[in-house]
Amino acid sequence: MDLKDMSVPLSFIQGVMERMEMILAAQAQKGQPLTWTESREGLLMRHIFSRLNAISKPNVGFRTAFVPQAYPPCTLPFSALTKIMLKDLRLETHHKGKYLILRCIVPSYRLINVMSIVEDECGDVIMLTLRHQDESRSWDEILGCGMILAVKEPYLRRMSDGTNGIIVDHVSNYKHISMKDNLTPDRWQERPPECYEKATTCNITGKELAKENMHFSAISSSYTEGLSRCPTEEELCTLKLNRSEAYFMTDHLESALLDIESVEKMSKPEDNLLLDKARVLYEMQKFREYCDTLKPLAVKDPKNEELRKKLQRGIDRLIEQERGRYKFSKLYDEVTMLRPPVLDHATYIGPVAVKSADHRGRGLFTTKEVKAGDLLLCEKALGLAFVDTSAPNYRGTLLVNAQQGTATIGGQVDLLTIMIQKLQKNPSLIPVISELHHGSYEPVGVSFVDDAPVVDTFLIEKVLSLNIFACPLTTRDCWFGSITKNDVRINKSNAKLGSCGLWKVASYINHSCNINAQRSFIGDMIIVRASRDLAPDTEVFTGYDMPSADGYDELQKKFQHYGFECDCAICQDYRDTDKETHIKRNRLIAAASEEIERLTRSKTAKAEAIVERLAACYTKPALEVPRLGLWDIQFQLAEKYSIYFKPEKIVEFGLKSLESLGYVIQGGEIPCESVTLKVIQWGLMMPLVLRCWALLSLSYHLVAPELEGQAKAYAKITYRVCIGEDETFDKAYRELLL
Ligand SMILES: C[S@@+](CC[C@H](N)C(=O)[O-])C[C@H]1O[C@@H](n2cnc3c(N)ncnc32)[C@H](O)[C@@H]1O
Repeated sequence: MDLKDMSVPLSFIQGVMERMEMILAAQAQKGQPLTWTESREGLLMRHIFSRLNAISKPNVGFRTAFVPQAYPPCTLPFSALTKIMLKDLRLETHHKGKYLILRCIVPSYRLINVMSIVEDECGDVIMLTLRHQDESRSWDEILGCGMILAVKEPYLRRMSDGTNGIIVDHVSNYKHISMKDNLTPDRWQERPPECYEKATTCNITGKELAKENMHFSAISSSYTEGLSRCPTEEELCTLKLNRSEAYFMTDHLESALLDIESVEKMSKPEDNLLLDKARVLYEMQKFREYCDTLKPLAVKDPKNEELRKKLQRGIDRLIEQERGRYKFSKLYDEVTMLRPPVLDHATYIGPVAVKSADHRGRGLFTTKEVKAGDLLLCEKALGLAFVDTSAPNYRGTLLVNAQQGTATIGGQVDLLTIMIQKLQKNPSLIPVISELHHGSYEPVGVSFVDDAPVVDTFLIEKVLSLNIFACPLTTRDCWFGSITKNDVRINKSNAKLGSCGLWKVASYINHSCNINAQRSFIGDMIIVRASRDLAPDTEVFTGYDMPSADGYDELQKKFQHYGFECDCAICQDYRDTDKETHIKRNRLIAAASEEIERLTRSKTAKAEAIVERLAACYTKPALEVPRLGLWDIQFQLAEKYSIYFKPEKIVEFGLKSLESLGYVIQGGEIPCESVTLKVIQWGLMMPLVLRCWALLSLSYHLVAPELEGQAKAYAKITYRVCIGEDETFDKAYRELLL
């Protein structure tokens, strides 16, 4: 949210319009047989030039890709599909129930997607494009020369350069096959079976490949191959442990654990095996099992300092996970060092649970009473796309939807590939993602076929578009500078090109303009805190976008993408208020702003009178409906009085502005009748509320010193709500007061 719709009009992106028109025009040729307008040599030559270009200019301009209309991944096994040849293909057609066997005949290259030229058994050739491939995997490991692939339900498309090609949108719609695979045509099975290497030889080859960082090849063409060649028990253990290491290196954590556990069951596990197991468990964030695995080793070897540190690391994570206790300064330290800022911390899900939320679908609800500032959750992202536009090798990605005439830029595009890869490697996450809100998209409902996970690109795309959050590197740095400079909205709009992430539990939080919780970020951790005192079983709401006094229609437009219209008290009141009152309010807001700008030390009456008239335009109690236009103006006045050093006036308008946001505050007026300042009820949280409390505290220092500390304590709670933590409050507070 904040960014959800990162669509940009296409008209200003040079060259894209023509390519898009070409793609749309090709729709008219749907169903026509594939014809070759270019010789094999011509196609190869063009590919080689494009490859050279991709190698020599890897970081120039935007990378552009065109997305097709959604279609489901194949859910049938190869045994239920019919083999076809390239000449059987039809243009712009999804060949359901069919598969192709293709061999890569040139080295591949990558722009956004990995591309190469492939041939079929008849020797016909075509461009093959694999979307959403692992960025960390070398081109040659994905589409190396000589590799054989089986492509399920191929889609033949007109490419944006006017040629025809096969694009594989779903990573589960293809697989590499070995030369001895039953699917491999006889004529491509060059080596007779007796020449096949023994299990030990496969193991040696695997280790050599792993040394060259070719872990994917080591897994599939060596270790897995070796396991199929009647290994002895010892060879089997070695192959599995080596494969587990390669799985670990490539983030296939579930497979890495399975291999280790299968060896563990065979004999009394050695310490090294348990250490490897613990390492995988840690990465899987299974911290209880991690500690349980390491504890016996630490007991056996109490002087082993390294082991003690490892165990302590797990205990620290458990304290975070189970008690929600974080050393936030450590999180900030890591953020400065790690790129992407994926932090070494655990998820805490506090007193909240997912429940039905009427017309809003599901929502997140409190499970017990919480106070303003309390931690509801601190969650690690399932996936984070970190975009650093200032990095020297920054290269934007543009995903063009020709049908809708829009393009998506930035993190959201990268996140799609990150999530697809994550699910393919760790399939137990597939149901977690499929359960997230996906609007009217119909998932295929099949999780595995041919022993491989079914990963639906278009489902994930939909889930991301409805659930991701834009995230600054840290909210403290992003917002805090803004709060002191009083230009909050400028920074927020910059999020458009930026980083974003997907969080499992936070995704269930529905929107309200009248929020009762606030989210913030440190690296890939989202922190959600209550911004009001909440009774048990209260639905938690954050704002997908910030409401403003006059932005009602624009705000509702932003929600169209999510398929709802906000019916919170603020929006309802906006709709119920007659046009004349809106016009009057806007006129008075403009007049008050102007007058406050002109205000001098001695000439204050006119501005105050306008603010008074503005206040009279609101009839519903601020407790029920926060008065956004009025709060802004009253706060501006308090700020102006701070320039003229009028503490009584700052207090008067500071308190009034908070009341306009629905705060009920007892005992803060000047002259002071009580030594206690108490927030009886918290109102709408806005970032500038923090500055308001700081101004109040500063003013009390001069006119009611006994209230200074109490106002500062409320500033601290506000800081905790908005920034996510209060460890850095004291330093920030000093800056706030400057
Ligand atoms: C991030 S999801 C929130 C969780 C979602 N309600 C669910 O059932 O999984 C966003 C979707 O929730 C729904 N939603 C969020 N806030 C809403 C609101 N104030 N009114 C109606 N629907 C809302 C919309 O369908 C929106 O696309």
